Amino acid sequence: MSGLSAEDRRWLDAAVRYAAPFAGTTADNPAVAALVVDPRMQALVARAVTAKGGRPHAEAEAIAKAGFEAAGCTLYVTLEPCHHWGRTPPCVDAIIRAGIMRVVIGATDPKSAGGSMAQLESAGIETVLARHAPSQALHAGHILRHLANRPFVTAMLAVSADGMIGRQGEGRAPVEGPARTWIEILRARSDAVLVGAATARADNPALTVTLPGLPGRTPLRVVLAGASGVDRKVNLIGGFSGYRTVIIAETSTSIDAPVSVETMRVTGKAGRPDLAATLTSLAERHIQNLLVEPGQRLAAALLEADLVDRFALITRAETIGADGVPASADGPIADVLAAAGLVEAGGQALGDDHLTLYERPARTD
Ligand SMILES: NC(=O)C1=CN([C@@H]2O[C@H](COP(=O)(O)OP(=O)(O)OC[C@H]3O[C@@H](n4cnc5c(N)ncnc54)[C@H](OP(=O)(O)O)[C@@H]3O)[C@@H](O)[C@H]2O)C=CC1
Ligand SMILES: Nc1c(N[C@@H]2O[C@H](COP(=O)(O)O)[C@@H](O)[C@H]2O)[nH]c(=O)[nH]c1=O
Ligand SMILES: [Zn+2]
Repeated sequence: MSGLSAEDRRWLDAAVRYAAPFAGTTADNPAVAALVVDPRMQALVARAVTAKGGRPHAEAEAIAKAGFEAAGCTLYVTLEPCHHWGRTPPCVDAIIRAGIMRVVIGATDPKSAGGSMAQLESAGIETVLARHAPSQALHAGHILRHLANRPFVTAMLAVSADGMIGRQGEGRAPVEGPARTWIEILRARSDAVLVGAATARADNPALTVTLPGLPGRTPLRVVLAGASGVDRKVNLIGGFSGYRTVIIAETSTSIDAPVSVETMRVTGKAGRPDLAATLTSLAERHIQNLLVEPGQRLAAALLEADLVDRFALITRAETIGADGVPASADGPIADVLAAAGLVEAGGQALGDDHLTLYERPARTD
């Protein structure tokens, strides 16, 4: 292994930017990007992302596109290449055969655990492990799924300027404009989106992605049932949208739903699924990135169980006032997030609204 140059860092940054929009399309595999670069010209020869559904892998595809031009090139790849025979041949073999001279890796893959780097080096290929934070963030879901048997969890909540998630008895106040677009992009890049049964009942959401250019990007929709089960009449359960819904219910809860809706059973207490067991069951279903759109109670329960990796708080310009439902029963939401160990990690204006991202200080890799 040797050092990382400024050019290396730029190529890895570019690889992450290229892969990011494909998140949500590659399960059960991570969305890896591979760039074949001519090091003398600093020119891109070929690039690829893991294909829809997870195969072919990015490296094999980029090398195939580069053809004979791959010889002597540097391969930038966001995740350590595989060296196992899975449902595709090992990418390490393709890299060695193509005559790649140098491989720069953004993040280690817990499934390979450095084994691929050793193989590349023993074939005489200079191999650099960058520990590149954007690559690690891109693959956090894949990494957590293999290290902790759960997906990366993003919780998203929209609050009014006075910290309310909606009006008593009226459900959530609608989010429109650029904030709505941002939420739909986040949904499209997730493998599943989850709401509590109470939210499914109160808001009757469809949880679809309606943005032009992103047809078919609605993720698996998940309803977390409580002791009173689910309401068959709501869009997510009884509506016909062509998109799939899964209900997660505690082992003994009675669920009344059409056969087109699958019910997954997990252990729990008092008719409520245990949240850690819920996440494990989703990881086993190949969910790497889970978006939760919680109400007050589910947000509190997830934070209490230490199961939120990233919290997206959209603060809207309007105020709701005295008949509002606060985001948290335990005081200002920013204080609750800080108490849960999440720190502010960035933000941006979304039209008249504002997005603040809170993250758990890095715990992967
Ligand atoms: N502004 C925003 O961004 C959003 C606002 N909302 C608003 O929030 C309100 C609903 O919030 P709230 O009533 O707090 O319900 P939530 O939807 O936050 O979550 C609670 C639901 O999940 C079920 N559940 C199952 N297992 C668990 C568990 N282990 N821990 C916690 N809950 C579990 C509960 O069942 P049980 O009933 O048995 O407890 C209940 O149905 C709605 O009015 C909606 O408009 C909702 C989403 C986003
Ligand atoms: N998507 C991706 C990789 N994903 C790795 O390969 C594993 C799946 O292998 P398989 O079942 O054969 O598809 C997956 O769990 C992850 O470790 N590897 C790569 O070299 N490049 C890729 O683009
Ligand atoms: Zn591979």
